[in-house]
Amino acid sequence: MENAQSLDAAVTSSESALLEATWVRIRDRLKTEVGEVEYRTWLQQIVLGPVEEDEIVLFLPSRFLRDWVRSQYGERLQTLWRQESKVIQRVELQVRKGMTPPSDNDQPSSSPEPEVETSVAEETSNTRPLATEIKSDLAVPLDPRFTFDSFVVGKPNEFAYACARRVAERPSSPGFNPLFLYGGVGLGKTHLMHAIGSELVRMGNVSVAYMSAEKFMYRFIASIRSQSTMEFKEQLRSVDVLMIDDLQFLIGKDNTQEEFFHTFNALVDAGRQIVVSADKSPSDLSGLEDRLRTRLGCGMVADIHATTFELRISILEAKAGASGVPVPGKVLEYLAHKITTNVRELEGALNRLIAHADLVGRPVTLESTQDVLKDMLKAHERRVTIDDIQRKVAEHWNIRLTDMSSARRARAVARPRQVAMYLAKNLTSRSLPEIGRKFGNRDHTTVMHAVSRVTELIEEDATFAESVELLKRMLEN
Ligand SMILES: Nc1ncnc2c1ncn2[C@@H]1O[C@H](COP(=O)(O)OP(=O)(O)OP(=O)(O)O)[C@@H](O)[C@H]1O
Repeated sequence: MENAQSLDAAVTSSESALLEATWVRIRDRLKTEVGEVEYRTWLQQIVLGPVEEDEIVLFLPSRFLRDWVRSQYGERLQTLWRQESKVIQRVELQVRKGMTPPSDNDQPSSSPEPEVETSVAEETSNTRPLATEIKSDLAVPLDPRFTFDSFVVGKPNEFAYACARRVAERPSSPGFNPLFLYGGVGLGKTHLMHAIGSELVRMGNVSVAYMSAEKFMYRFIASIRSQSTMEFKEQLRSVDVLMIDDLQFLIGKDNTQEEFFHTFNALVDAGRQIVVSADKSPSDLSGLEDRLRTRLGCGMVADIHATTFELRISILEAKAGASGVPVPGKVLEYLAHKITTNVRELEGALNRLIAHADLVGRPVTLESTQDVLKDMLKAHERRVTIDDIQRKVAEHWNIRLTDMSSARRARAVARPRQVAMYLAKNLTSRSLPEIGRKFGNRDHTTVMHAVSRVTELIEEDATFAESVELLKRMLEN
């Protein structure tokens, strides 16, 4: 029995040595691929975790880092593991609090270090430095890349940007406390919050704590478990600026909401600044307690709208410029047209192109873009319907929607109808007879005629061509 156990132990330790050796190779490859600085910022913190069947767990110290590594390097990590190991097929990234990342000499480690916590109370003592970003388990480190300088401003985000700047310059000014930033996924809320924090830290004199609402909840629960809620409250209430990201997470978590409400009141009453972000405005966050919603809406509420084509182009230009890899304008335009969901995805696509060009040593072209981003672009292909087309075209030429299928032949009605048929042929995968049926049961030859007539007119008449192009863009976006 003892022999069997020691044999098991020997097998396990040789397996783990093998794993660690594989991990060293993978990390070396990653370091070469992404460069020393990028590696140190994002990847050095990864710690090897357990293997379950064909899956390896990798730990990161925060949700923020985990999400970033997952979105930027997740696929690459998986590919490298598959290449370097016979067993591992999948990589799971998990957060493990309180771990110490491998040191500079890069010895991989899978053993957790005890949680070391610097309390805010300590930091607020006489020896507190002027500028303080709260570096304890209470808050998440600010991302040095998310600054005001690296935030590209355009119509959809200019108001939110101006408010954020204002709070960074003069925290706790009347009318700006709390600052409530809201908008869809990946549009720059977190970026602006980090920018506020970094700016305040740079200017000095204030202590700043940034964390997600999820982290707030887990810290609160942990404090209840360890009977240290008073300490938790004190820590939170001693900061000058508290920033809570993704507040919608608190919906349905009544006790945490209650705790947040009290913290919120204590801080605002003491003249401290609160910055909150969420995916909806306070009034639309149904599921949050009314009194909390009311207080959240009391300061400045600023939304970040969906990006426009122009903003997407500016962001891409800025990010491509910063990368140092030349990316042709045509490629940027193509990306800005195709990836309209959010900036995170846009950035991900551009990073992928740049990394690919760097690896294979060939310049970025439109062809390489289509090839490298094949899967991503496919997922973004908008399914335009014939109904969408008819509606947009009717609106554009100010005719009735019913005229798309009516028998009226007056040019003012017939021409837009032909354009709609042309767009239906070009933007959908519908057959000619199917299109004909959607336009008042017309024959497929009528659709064919419409397509060739519109094609001719595009050649002959620049103004007409512009209208059709505009409609096409609007429908594709
Ligand atoms: N205007 C902008 N200029 C430069 N980068 C931007 C801009 N908007 C967003 N980004 C970048 O897009 C990525 C996603 O932004 P961010 O994480 O701030 O979005 P979010 O609104 O907080 O999303 P979520 O709702 O998922 O939390 C980040 O890398 C950020 O730097």
